[in-house]
Amino acid sequence: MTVTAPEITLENRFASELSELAVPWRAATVEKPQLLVLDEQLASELGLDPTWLRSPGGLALLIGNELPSHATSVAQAYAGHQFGGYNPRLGDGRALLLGELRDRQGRLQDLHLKGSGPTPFSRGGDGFAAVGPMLREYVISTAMHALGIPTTRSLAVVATGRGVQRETLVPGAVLARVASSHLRVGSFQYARATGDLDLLRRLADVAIERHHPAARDSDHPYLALFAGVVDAQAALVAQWMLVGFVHGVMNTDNMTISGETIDYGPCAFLDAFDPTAVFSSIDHGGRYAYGQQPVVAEWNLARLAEALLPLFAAEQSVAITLAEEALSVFRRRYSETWTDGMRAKLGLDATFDEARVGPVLDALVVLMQTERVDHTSFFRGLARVLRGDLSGVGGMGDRDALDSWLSQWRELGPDADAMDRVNPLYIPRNHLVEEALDAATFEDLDPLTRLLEVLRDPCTERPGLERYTEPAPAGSGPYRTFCGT
Ligand SMILES: Nc1ncnc2c1ncn2[C@@H]1O[C@H](COP(=O)(O)OP(=O)(O)OP(=O)(O)O)[C@@H](O)[C@H]1O
Ligand SMILES: [Mg+2]
Repeated sequence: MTVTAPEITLENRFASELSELAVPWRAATVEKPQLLVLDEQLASELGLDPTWLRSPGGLALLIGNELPSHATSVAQAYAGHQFGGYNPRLGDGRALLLGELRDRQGRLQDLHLKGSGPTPFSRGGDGFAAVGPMLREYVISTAMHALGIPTTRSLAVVATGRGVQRETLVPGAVLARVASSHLRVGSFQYARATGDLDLLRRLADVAIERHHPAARDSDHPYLALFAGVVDAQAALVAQWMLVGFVHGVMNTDNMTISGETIDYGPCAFLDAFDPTAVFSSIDHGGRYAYGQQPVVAEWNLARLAEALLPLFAAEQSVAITLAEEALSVFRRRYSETWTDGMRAKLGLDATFDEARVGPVLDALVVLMQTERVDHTSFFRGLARVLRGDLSGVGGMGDRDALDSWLSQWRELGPDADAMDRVNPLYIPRNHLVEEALDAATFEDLDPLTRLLEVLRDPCTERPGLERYTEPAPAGSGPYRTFCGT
């Protein structure tokens, strides 16, 4: 394919500043790339011309085949605890960082590919990705962004025309991903394990500069960096909980330093409220179940603290004490974000103190769990109850428990319109996502396009979209997503 060099400026900061963590590598050649989806809004935010991105030159960039002359694509090294077991060398086994670009607001953003072919980190994997899972990441990250939850973004998915062997032969694709960086807890674990303290410090300096710049002016910049990550992750996981998002594979290599959600593998949104809900086909022990997520995040952050210890203080016992103090903020921050979020979901005034609202929230969680309410439609239903439509919580078994809770809540003076502004009506329900991906696999992109349109505005009720609000049809069985994609 003849292409012109892309008209885009990519910096190679990671490749040059942290060369020990960057293996220069090129994407596998794709002869006939076919664009499946492009987020034009995101392209504009990045200062990229959507028309150019759709051209052969743009596509060649989106699959990593043509880079600006000064760019260096690299596979990033990282380690990680996977389901609790440490793997010292993971890294981008099917991904590449193309470089960094400045968005319209002057912020540095990584442009990264997933599914771009084998690298020195492939460990027996083929280095590729299938159309279905890459579109899934595109759909769910788009929905998360629209819900206002920090996330890596999906710029485009390009079909490669190449078959990828999974359980069957499936069409291959490359996802172009944008993130405020791809620094992971696992990046720090890898740097620490090299024993090279200078590298660890440089990595921490880059993280401070890109994500937690206020830490630079602290008396203990590296401790302040750690505190910044604790804060960002506590807030992030609380936001997942508030929308019923189950990440599914919260390994330390899938936790960012920025506080953005990353790696939409076996993730899903809850239908019925259930703290033990697991959607991943390989999570047999329920380690990453919905209700486990805050605990797991805290555990992951303890692994980050271990990696950073030598930067906290020369004396190990002092460093550990400092780390423990910083980590102890996680629970407070998590519960503040969750409580504030629940208050908003219930239309309650932000000035109510915890002592008044706390018992109402606790009772609500018990009710939601016993009744296995649909996590999303339940809150919209409560707003309908306030407007006099009791069918909003129809079908609940224990009317007494419900009525007693409703009266407690109503005494606090909830505002139905405020509820509808924050409680989503449209989320990427599993059966809708599957339906859209199945059609896309057979080259029918219409269901996907419609679903994306719906998800881009999650709270505004529009006529004709009723089917997007309904839970999975009865009898469709427990939903599972598969890893190794
Ligand atoms: N098909 C594959 N070929 C080679 N390596 C793979 C493949 N699939 C996953 N890996 C590697 O296995 C590890 C864990 O995979 P995981 O699913 O968490 O990440 P990922 O989905 O590939 O990427 P990311 O975390 O960047 O979203 C990573 O090192 C990843 O590169
Ligand atoms: Mg991953």
